[in-house]
Amino acid sequence: MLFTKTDIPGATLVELQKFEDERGFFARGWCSREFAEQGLPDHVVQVNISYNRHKHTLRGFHYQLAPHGEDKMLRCIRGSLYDVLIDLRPESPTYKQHLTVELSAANQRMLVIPKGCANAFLTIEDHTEATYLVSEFYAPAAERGVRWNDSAFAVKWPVDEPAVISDKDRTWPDYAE
Ligand SMILES: Cc1cn([C@H]2C[C@H](O)[C@@H](COP(=O)(O)OP(=O)(O)O[C@H]3O[C@@H](C)C(=O)[C@@H](O)[C@H]3O)O2)c(=O)[nH]c1=O
Repeated sequence: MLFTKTDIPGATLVELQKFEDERGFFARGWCSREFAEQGLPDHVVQVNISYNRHKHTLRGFHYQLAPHGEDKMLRCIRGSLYDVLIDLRPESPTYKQHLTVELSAANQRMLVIPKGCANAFLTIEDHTEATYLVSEFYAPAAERGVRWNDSAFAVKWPVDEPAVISDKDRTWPDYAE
């Protein structure tokens, strides 16, 4: 795997290292040993699948409070999506900053989303599917969200309005520090 750090501590792009031959290729999608060597999450308890019927479906922003904070390792396996990660760790030098990355079945990239960061994505094709590894179990009582268009973060999305969004995600309150 090929690791590229971003400006947000711990947020990392992971690309496949392909062993190609006439059959196609082989690549590791995730490896606890390689991740540990990079100081990245090496523990997974859940693998989630997110299928999105329509282009411009928006999910998020979501995160879980400590001690249920989740490291997530997200990959798009069908179609494409525009992912946004917000750093919500007050002790981080990039607190309240965000990064955007396009993940697609074509580019096969994985984004590592460290615990304490909120994540959201907008699909940019119909029938987009993502899969992500998670380091902690789902804990609905610890789940929090940030509204996709909260002015505290000034995220520039590729569309003015999502085509599909849950009521939960449409109505998260303004972010309070
Ligand atoms: C996330 C999750 C949801 N659920 C259930 C709760 C609910 O009934 C149904 C749908 O949940 P949601 O609407 O919260 O699903 P969704 O909006 O897809 O939530 C996801 O959004 C992206 C952006 C993330 O970063 C993920 O960590 C996760 O929070 O699935 C689980 O059982 N386990 C889980 O781990």
